[in-house]
Amino acid sequence: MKKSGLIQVIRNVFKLNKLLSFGIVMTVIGAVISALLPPLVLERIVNLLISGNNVAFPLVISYFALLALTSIFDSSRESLLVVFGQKITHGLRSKLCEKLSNLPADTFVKQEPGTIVSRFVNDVDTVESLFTSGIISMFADACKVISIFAILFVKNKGLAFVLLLLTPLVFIFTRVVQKRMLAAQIANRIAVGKVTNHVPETMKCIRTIHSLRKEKYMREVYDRHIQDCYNAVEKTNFYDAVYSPIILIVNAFVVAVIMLLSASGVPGIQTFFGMSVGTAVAVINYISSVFAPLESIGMEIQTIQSAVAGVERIDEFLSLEERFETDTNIDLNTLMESNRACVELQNVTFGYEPNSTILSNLSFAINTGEQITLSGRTGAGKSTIFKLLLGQYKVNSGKVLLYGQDASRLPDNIKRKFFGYVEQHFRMIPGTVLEQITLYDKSISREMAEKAASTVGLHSTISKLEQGYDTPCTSALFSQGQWQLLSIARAIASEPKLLLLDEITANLDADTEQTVLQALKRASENRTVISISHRLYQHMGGREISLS
Ligand SMILES: Nc1ncnc2c1ncn2[C@@H]1O[C@H](COP(=O)(O)OP(=O)(O)OP(=O)(O)O)[C@@H](O)[C@H]1O
Repeated sequence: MKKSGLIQVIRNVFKLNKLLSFGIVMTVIGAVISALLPPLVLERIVNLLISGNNVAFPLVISYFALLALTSIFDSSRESLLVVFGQKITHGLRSKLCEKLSNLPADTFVKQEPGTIVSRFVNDVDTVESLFTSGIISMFADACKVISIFAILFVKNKGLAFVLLLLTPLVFIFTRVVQKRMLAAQIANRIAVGKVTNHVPETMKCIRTIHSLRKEKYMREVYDRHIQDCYNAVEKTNFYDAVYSPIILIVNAFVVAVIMLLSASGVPGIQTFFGMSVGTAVAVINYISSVFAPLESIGMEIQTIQSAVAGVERIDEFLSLEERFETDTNIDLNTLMESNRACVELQNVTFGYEPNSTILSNLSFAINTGEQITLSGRTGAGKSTIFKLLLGQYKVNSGKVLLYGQDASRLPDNIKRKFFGYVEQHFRMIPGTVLEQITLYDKSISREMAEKAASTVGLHSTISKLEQGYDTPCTSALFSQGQWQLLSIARAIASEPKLLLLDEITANLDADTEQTVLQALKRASENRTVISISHRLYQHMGGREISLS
């Protein structure tokens, strides 16, 4: 059976942080033991006082020292768990990132971006909480409850039985309140999401809102979302306010009943409930401290339940099928020295889905230096051919070859030197103008980027910007045509052998189109070019390959 990626990450974190893991185990044990001792010391002190003896100073000090020790163990455990949780988060996010870069392009078409983002953010957070406030804390709390019961059995059997009967009822009550609180919190989160989305949505559509006079409608929608938030928060506050007083009343009630029974003087009852004053003080302490871990266990169950769903979703993501293996032995020089055609499709049949065929038995060859235009009706599969050349998909049958090598085997490190790909729309990345061209590729120097910008006629425009090539990029920096020129500069900056142009002049006006076509003509010199653009064909000529 294949090992779960998540378990591998957790195991690695344990292995790499042995001291931290040991520290957590020790603080859990320490916190459980030290929490049990103070009431026992208190019992001894009170019994000594009642019997008229002096209480030794070290005994009093040890009572306070034990209380302090319990807090130290508890807070150390919490801190170590937070550090451990952070390490799990770091390990998981690195693993998810590695996975993301190994996924085929198709995965991103089939999954909503938001779904993938929530794997990285929400699901990783819930897995972190599994460790910081889930299983380990639940184990510690369960140990605390069990040990308190064990001590109570020794100290006062009657009380232990009463508590044993009461504990399931308190626990059920706690769970009911927690579940309702969670439902209210989820409702609040949804409402908050709607409130926060409403503002950017309004800003995005502000012109339409003003022109259709929809301001009142938008205000009403906003009010509704705010009201939903308010109602949900009210509910949470109600449960919060009601829970603690009820638990305190139960606590006081149990103590009162036990004390009454203990002082009743009836011999049968005394056998079960009789105790010294010191024991009574200790027992009252224990009763109070049995309810707190019960409440925590309820919350921890909740955390574990939601974390399990997160664990499943992360595991599902980690087991997605990865990109096919490339051949790292292929290098650019050997590829270029080959006598084979630059591009060759041999009887290619391809469909994105098992039952659909986009390309059927297609064959053609393109020699180095040729200028080719792919033509055909819309949906014939022209862009699909680009995706096959870029190695994003494997064909159903036939071969897609680049200088005789299978296109899907071309390793990533030579792809940018081999292909220059210009899409219909420029895709901006965070960074400066220079980084738009280099795409953070260290093998592309500033000079190479400037040369590419000069070739497309954009150098003087960029140089006139306040910070030149180092100007941070925003969508308002260039016009649509200039973005297309930048797109061409990005494609040719690495001086690629093959230029793929996907209808890049489709959305341009006549003047801008002329500028882009001129730039393309310059960029295409001494290169093999495959384009999907009739305008380019008319402008530059070359050979046409028609897809029927
Ligand atoms: N990732 C995908 N998953 C499934 N089907 C797809 C995918 N990409 C494209 N298609 C389908 O493949 C067919 C061919 O698309 P393609 O974009 O290659 O056509 P095209 O010839 O470039 O069309 P156009 O001239 O309109 O741009 C279309 O029916 C399209 O819906």
